[in-house]
Amino acid sequence: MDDMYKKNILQSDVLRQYILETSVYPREHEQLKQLREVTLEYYGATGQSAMMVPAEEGLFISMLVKITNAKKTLEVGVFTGSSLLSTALALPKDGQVTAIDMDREAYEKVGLQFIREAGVEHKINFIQSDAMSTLNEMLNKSEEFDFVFVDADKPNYLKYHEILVKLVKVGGLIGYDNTLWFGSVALPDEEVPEYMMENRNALKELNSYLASDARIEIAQVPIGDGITLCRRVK
Ligand SMILES: C[S@@+](CC[C@H](N)C(=O)[O-])C[C@H]1O[C@@H](n2cnc3c(N)ncnc32)[C@H](O)[C@@H]1O
Repeated sequence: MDDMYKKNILQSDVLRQYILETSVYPREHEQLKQLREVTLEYYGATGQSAMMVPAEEGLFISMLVKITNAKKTLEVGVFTGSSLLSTALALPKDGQVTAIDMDREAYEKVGLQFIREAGVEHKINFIQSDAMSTLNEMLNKSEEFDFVFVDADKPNYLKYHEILVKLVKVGGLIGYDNTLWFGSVALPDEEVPEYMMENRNALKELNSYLASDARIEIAQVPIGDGITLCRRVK
C-alpha cells in the first residue's frame, strides 16, 4: 500500500501495534475481525481495503453509540460494512441504523454474511442511493437521528454538514471520518501529492468551518485517520 495512505497518524508503528495487540484485538467482536480479514482478501490488492475504518476506530464508534445511548443512527458510506457492523453491534435491541451508500456490491459480497452471523441484520436499513438526495429527502421529512457517522465522498462533507446539523437532534453527535487525511492537512501544498489534493483541500476547508460553527461543539480525535466529533448544541 502507498505509504501516504497508512491510517496511522501515530509516529511509531510499534506503538500502534502495541495498542492493537493489547487493547483492540482482544476486544474486537469475532464477526468484525472476520469482516476485516475478508475485506483485506477481496480488496487488499487494489488498495480499496484501506477505506474501511481501522479496528481501533471500530471499537471507538461502538463506544460512542453506547455512551450517547443512541437508538436511531445514520451512516453515510458503508463499503463492506466495518463501521456499520461496529454501530449495529452497539445499538440496543430496538435500535436502528440507516446506512446510505450508492454502491451495494462490497456490502453484499463481504459484509452482509458477517452482519447476519452477528445477528444484527434487523437493525440495519440499507439505502442504495446518492447521499445528497437521500439526506435532502430526510430533511424534508424532518427525520431525526441521535448519532451520525460520515465516511463517504470528502468534497461533499461540507454540504452534508449543512443538512446533518439539522438532522441530528440537539445533544446528538456527528462524526466526520478522515479529517486528517493521512496527515496531509498539516503539510505545505508542495509536499502533498497531486492525487491527494482535492480531498485534502476539502477536509482543510471542513476543519476550519467546523471550528467556527456555533451550532456545534467539536473534538478532533486523532484515532485512525482522524475523526471530528460534532455535538449539536443549537
Ligand atoms: C471510505 S468508504 C466507507 C468505509 C466504511 N465506513 C467502512 O468502515 O468500511 C466510502 C464509501 O462511500 C461511498 N460513497 C462515495 N460517494 C458517495 C455518494 N455520493 N453517495 C453515497 N455513497 C457514496 C462509496 O461507495 C464507498 O463505499
